[in-house]
Amino acid sequence: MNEAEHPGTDVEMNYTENAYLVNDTVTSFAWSNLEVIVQDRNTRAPLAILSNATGNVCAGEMLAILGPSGSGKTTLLNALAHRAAAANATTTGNILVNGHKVSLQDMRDLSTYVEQEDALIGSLTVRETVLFAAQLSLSHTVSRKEAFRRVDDLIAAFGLQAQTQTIVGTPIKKGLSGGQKKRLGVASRLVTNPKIIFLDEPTSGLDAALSLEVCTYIKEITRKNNLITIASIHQPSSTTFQQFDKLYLLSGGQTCYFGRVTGATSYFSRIGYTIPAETNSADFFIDLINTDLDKNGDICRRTIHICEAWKTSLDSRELDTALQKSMEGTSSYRDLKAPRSLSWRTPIILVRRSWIKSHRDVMAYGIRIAMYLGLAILMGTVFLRLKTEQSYIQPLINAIFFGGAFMSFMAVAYVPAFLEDLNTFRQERANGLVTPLSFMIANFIIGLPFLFIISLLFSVITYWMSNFRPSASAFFTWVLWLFLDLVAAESLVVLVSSIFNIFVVALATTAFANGLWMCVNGFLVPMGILNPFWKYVFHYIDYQAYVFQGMMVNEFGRRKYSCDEISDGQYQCNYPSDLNSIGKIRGTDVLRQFSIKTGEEGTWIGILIGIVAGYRLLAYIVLVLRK
Ligand SMILES: Nc1ncnc2c1ncn2[C@@H]1O[C@H](COP(=O)(O)OP(=O)(O)OP(=O)(O)O)[C@@H](O)[C@H]1O
Repeated sequence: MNEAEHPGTDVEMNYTENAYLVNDTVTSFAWSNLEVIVQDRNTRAPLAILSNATGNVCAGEMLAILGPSGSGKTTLLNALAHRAAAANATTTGNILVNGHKVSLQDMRDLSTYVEQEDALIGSLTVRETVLFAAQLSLSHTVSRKEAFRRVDDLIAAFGLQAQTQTIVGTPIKKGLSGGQKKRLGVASRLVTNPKIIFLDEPTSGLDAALSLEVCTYIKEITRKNNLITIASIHQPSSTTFQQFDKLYLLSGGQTCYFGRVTGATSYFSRIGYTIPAETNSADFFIDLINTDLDKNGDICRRTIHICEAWKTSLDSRELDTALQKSMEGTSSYRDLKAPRSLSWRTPIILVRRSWIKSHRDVMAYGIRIAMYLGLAILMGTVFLRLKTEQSYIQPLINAIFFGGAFMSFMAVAYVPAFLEDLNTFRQERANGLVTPLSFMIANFIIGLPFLFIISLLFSVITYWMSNFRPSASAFFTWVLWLFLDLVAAESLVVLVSSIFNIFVVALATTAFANGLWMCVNGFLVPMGILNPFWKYVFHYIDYQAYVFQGMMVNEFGRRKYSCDEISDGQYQCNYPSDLNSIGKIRGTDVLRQFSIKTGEEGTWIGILIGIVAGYRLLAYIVLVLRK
């Protein structure tokens, strides 16, 4: 058995090395009269989903927020962490650290929040995960040596030494177990040495043994480092429940009990609900107040009684007194503010992290490269060895359209990878580690080499197989257009997915937008006859239009094509040209049919760069507005 299977011993073993984690300044965290009001989904009237919540946790203690599904556990946890408690919610009440009211920024500096669905990156190893968390969060004043020491200490403290070089796990390659992932999620958040840890259902998806293992680690770290841990928890086993010091029992947003876990059984006995022998106390409390199971109104009446009993109880009054005492506290928490990482370094760190992800995660990039290579072979073999004869002019134009428009259409394959990155960003942003600007810069930079490689690979295969204008400069000009095309298409994905975070919606919207750009890019209906609405509203902002025009000029700007010879010296030419009499068609005469001018490539490149910048800027604004 490895150390991961001996939670207690492992934490014991490493405790002395975790001195930086020790909290010696935040002595208490308290809240009083917290209320969260939302607009009712059905009636639109104000609805309190959390009422009069009051409680306190001292350094070294671990609090469990327990209640049936929908009782308000996440709402309370979010409100305590100074996060949006629910959609469009108004939160009122006091949140105090050492008796002082705290602001959002102070809470960010003092605490960390581990979400239920942790945003671990599957292709990173355990050590890389904690290391990147350290780099993103630690100030440059923390030396590299110290940062590495913290990383290794945390990995050891959470019993993950044996897995240091193991990847978290991707759909293709298995990595850590569920319990190890949860421990890693918490460990990577502790690198900033927070004083208060919020955990949203840390045991969700784990069986009883793994839940106990995770809670044991967290408990030990909380106790030995004098931290404050607050976790919402769902159906804990008896042993897991006993890891907690305090219990906040909720039903319908109302407090049913707050106090020591060890005192809960006797409290409920006193108000008339004695726990039967050999019953899991957590299950017993939840069953008492779970109105979902109510058939005849008994549980509802009982819950009302329990909530009322709490309001008038001695324990509740004692809590108020304790809270008053805590508000008289004099020690300040302000001097704790940990300096954070410099923002200009953040994009570089994110790029490095994405780089590891991109070359390790087959799902993120490998599959897309394979798809583009498949498309290249498809196109190269369908449009095989086209000739400079007039009957090949239309297939050449079709190949140009396919090369540009269809390639950008396939950028929809980037939607899942971007949404995954967006989820990681959302959580890291909420913990104050990453800003929209650094995320956007890093996302743009990391995409460029990848898109260039795709453009090059695709072109190497198709350009020569299809026999486009054979010159090195024409080849690289084609690569440039394809590259700009893909950068614009990926920027569109970034914008649409930032607006619509739901996979199917983002996918459908991007596909629709690209379908629209295909229709108005000047190939299906030449610009000269495209109806004014589509032309003036959409054509000029269509990135595919400039790519199509650029590729057309690249092929037809300097090439001549032969007409069909019907008899000796007599030619039949499909495109009017001053060279028809000698059986030739100038490429520029083909361009004229599509109302495409030559010599404007520089302007088109400028417009394309402008469109890319526009998409990225809009995506950035969306992220800034979406707090
Ligand atoms: N706009 C709204 N209108 C009506 N009810 C709402 C609204 N917003 C939130 N709620 C309700 O508030 C309650 C609290 O939700 P919350 O997510 O905090 O519960 P929970 O105890 O964490 O649930 P779970 O264990 O299922 O995650 C839920 O019953 C939810 O339906």
